[in-house]
Amino acid sequence: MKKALPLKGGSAGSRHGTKSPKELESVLKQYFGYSEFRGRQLEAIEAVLSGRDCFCLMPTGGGKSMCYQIPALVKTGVVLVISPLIALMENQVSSLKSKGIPAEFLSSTQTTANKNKIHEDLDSGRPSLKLLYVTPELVATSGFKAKLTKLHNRGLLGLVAIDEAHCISTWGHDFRPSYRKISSLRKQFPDIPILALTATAVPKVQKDVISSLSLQNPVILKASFNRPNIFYEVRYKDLLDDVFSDISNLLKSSGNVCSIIYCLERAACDDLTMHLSQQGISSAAYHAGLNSKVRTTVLDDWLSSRTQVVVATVAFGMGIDRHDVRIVCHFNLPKSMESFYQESGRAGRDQQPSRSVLYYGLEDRRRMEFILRNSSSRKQQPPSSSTELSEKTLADFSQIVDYCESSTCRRKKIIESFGEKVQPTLCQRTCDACKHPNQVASRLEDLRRVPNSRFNKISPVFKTSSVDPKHFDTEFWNREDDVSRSDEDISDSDDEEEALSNVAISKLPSKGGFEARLEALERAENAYNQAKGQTKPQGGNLVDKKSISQALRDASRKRLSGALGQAKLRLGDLRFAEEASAAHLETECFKKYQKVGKTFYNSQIAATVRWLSSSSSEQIHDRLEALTNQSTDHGAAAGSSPCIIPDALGEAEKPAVATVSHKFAETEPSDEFAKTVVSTEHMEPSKMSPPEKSIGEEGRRDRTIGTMDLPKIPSFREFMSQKGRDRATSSSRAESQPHGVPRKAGPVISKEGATGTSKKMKL
Ligand SMILES: Nc1ncnc2c1ncn2[C@@H]1O[C@H](COP(=O)(O)OP(=O)(O)OP(=O)(O)O)[C@@H](O)[C@H]1O
Ligand SMILES: [Mg+2]
Repeated sequence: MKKALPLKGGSAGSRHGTKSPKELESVLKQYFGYSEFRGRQLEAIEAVLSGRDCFCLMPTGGGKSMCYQIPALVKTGVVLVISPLIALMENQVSSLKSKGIPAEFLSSTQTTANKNKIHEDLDSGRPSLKLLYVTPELVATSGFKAKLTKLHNRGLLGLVAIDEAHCISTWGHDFRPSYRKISSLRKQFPDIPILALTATAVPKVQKDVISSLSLQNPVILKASFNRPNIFYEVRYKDLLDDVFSDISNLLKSSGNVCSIIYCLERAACDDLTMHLSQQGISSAAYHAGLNSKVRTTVLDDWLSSRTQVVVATVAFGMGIDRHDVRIVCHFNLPKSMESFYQESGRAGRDQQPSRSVLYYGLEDRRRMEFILRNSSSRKQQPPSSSTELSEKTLADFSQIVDYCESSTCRRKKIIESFGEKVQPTLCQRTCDACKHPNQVASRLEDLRRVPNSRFNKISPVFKTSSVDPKHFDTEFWNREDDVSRSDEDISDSDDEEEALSNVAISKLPSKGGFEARLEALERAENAYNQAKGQTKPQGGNLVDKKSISQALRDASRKRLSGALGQAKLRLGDLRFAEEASAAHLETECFKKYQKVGKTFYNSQIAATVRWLSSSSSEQIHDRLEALTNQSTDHGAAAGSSPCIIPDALGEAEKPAVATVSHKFAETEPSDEFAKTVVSTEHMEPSKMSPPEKSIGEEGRRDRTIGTMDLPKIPSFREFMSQKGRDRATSSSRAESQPHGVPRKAGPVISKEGATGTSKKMKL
């Protein structure tokens, strides 16, 4: 761990941190490169440096983190930052470290070795750490409280900062019981200032946060909620011919800028990503149905501009600090103005002109209302009664509906919803309602005329999604399900798979060694698989709704084939049959996920496409070669043919015709698939026969699978063993082939903590 941070200009951190604004500004410049403080940053910093409690309300992207980061640099001791998400902590810590500021986080994803180092540093006479990020769950544990007391007794606890403080409130949408226990810190450390920070707190929540934390005569700082650089717009799905095309046109006409599209459901993320990719827009899906490795890759690619558009559920966003997001789209109606403000606020953190486009659909509205009613009555949220909660939830929802269905200034609607007064001249035509009032009014008229019958139909928007709100795959609710988790079982994702992993991990034998842990994880995986298999609706038809249609399979094969073609173009030195290989990759996904449904299937297809877009020719070649070998092992009787066209073979040995014979027992053959032949570009025309001759009409209907199965995706045990072997030998890529195989998106227990590696998000 690094030694204490030497402040340039010879000034060591002082006990009370008394610094003039100029001195504070020079620290800002020195470490962050900014020449002046923004908004109410300086006031917040001065308040806590003078020992006062402070409640700081600043807009999204307003620079709240600086309010505790600067004090950490000028005060003696450690600043404790309580933060709701591990992803958020990791993100900030790695960003601080890159600036040479000693910061760490403690969470279940940290390795034991790292945790020990941090504890050693805290126990030392002069900790080198300046900022320590923790979850509220950890703060609530007696062990950690004792650690803080020791630190405090030695005069080394400088400040307690509570980020996303609205989570403390019973009214906050991210309610977690441990958040409320943070209030004990005020009693425990009466002389240490507490700084509560949030971007979204209506007056009632503000009061609740201040009283829950027992802030003493706090300095209350409120900056305006206005985000002047964001242009707000609503588009009406029911008036559009094709929403997907509208989004792709919007993105194309904006010049393929960095964007986020929020969807309610995972399947919609996958479908929309597929559409955008087909339109040549660099995009990737991000949701909790993807394993954490895939998500990290998607995030890394997006943060480093390799991917421009992320199509995500709400699992994506909090704490992600990409400055130049130019467009945030909502493909579905958010559940409240608060959620909308947070999500749309991820645009334009660099203060440059940006856009928020919300796609409003009457079907979305009807469905969300239904979900909210259901959810409120299902939840058992202490201490409010469910009726109270339900009314609040529905009132919040009606605000966002009003935002969409009204022709008055959007900006005004947003700001007023947070209890802030708005000057009539504020907007200056920076929303569609102010810029094109007649157009908006006439669209709303048209919307009112949309025939009722259409409301009851499944809108085109949902054509590929499940329609039963009780079962659809969204991360919408699961944040609240965090309530049931214990201690540090907080992950950056909300998905049920990881929740299960977390449960599994929390119950792992702590001293049982690798094998015991592995067995426990395998048991959890099996239990998960069984549970998934039994997830039949009571009297419902979930299976139908989740089933994978032939059309979807055809589209997936096309998509894989396209990805293989792209890989060929990218790498240049690949020899394989796109169509045949695509068919096998698709079959593998189908076989694996047909029972659990199309969300997993879609995710796996998406994961495979991503794997193809990032793998080396060696990895792709190895995998396809294994496939070829397997088919050869099964013999020619099955009529299968290799997907790889081996370079090493002489011309005579190259297959003259690349036929593929499969049987999709459960499916009708598609026309596309009927044309499945090995890419002909490496063959002499004279040696080729038209596909009809080799496959024929009958042949097209009699394709057998099984003879050319892909190499098995490793089981969890195999995966872990391989990982262990890899670590031990640090050997070549060839040995680590199973890693090249995209991991399955569902049941694999992917919590990195179990393997001793921490998840990293790079900026
Ligand atoms: N004084 C400043 N001048 C210029 N940029 C700043 C300043 N202070 C902070 N920033 C930058 O603004 C961006 C947003 O900061 P930060 O993440 O702290 O915002 P936030 O208020 O916490 O937003 P959110 O509510 O989304 O978490 C960061 O990239 C940060 O480096
Ligand atoms: Mg923040």
